[in-house]
Amino acid sequence: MTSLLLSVRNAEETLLALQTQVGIIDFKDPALGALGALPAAQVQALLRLVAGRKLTSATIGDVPMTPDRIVPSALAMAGTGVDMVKVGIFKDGKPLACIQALSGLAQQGVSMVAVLMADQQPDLNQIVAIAQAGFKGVMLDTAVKNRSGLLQHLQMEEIQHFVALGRQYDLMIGLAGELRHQQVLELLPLAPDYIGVRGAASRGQDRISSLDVERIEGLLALLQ
Ligand SMILES: O=C[C@H](O)COP(=O)(O)O
Repeated sequence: MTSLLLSVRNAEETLLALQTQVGIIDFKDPALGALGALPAAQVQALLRLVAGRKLTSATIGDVPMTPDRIVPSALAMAGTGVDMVKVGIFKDGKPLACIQALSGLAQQGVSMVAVLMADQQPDLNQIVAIAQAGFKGVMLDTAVKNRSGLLQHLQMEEIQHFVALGRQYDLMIGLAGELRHQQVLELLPLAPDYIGVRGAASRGQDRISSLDVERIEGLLALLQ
């Protein structure tokens, strides 16, 4: 069954998420870009609130694609004890070298999710390297949040191919990128492990606004 990943940014939103059936609480600061990171100390404090009651993830931020920047950032976030560290794989820089460099963390037991950017013509061949490096999962999201979401950037066939490749390599699969109800309904037949949202769960569908419990419940109802 497909679950919901919900991006939260503070204690109030974490407590709200805990009262719902969301599958993954994702720590992120939506005001700081697509993968805006919360400080590790804040993630630690929020993890104490969750106390193991939900699966958690946290993004390392929009970090430049060089191993000397990416690896320490992922290590620092892993140190919070979060279940999964989300690493954005952006087009510029050395994405492949970063993926390969992160294999060392995977070997140390860090669970990582590689986030490919649908609006940066993602190279789906990177999924092989992501699997070989020992990542737990792979997801699609959008780097620029301007109300043109996943389905505006990739054809359904390409997303289907992404899901099939992820499955082939035994990766946990997530789909996100300014998804609204209609797009969630269109993507559900692909049976991703989770759908990730922030904007669709926020007041006025504005990802910078606070979360709206009715919108969250509405999204959860789609996944039943
Ligand atoms: O990880 C998922 C994202 O937070 C999705 O955000 P969005 O729905 O505003 O694109």
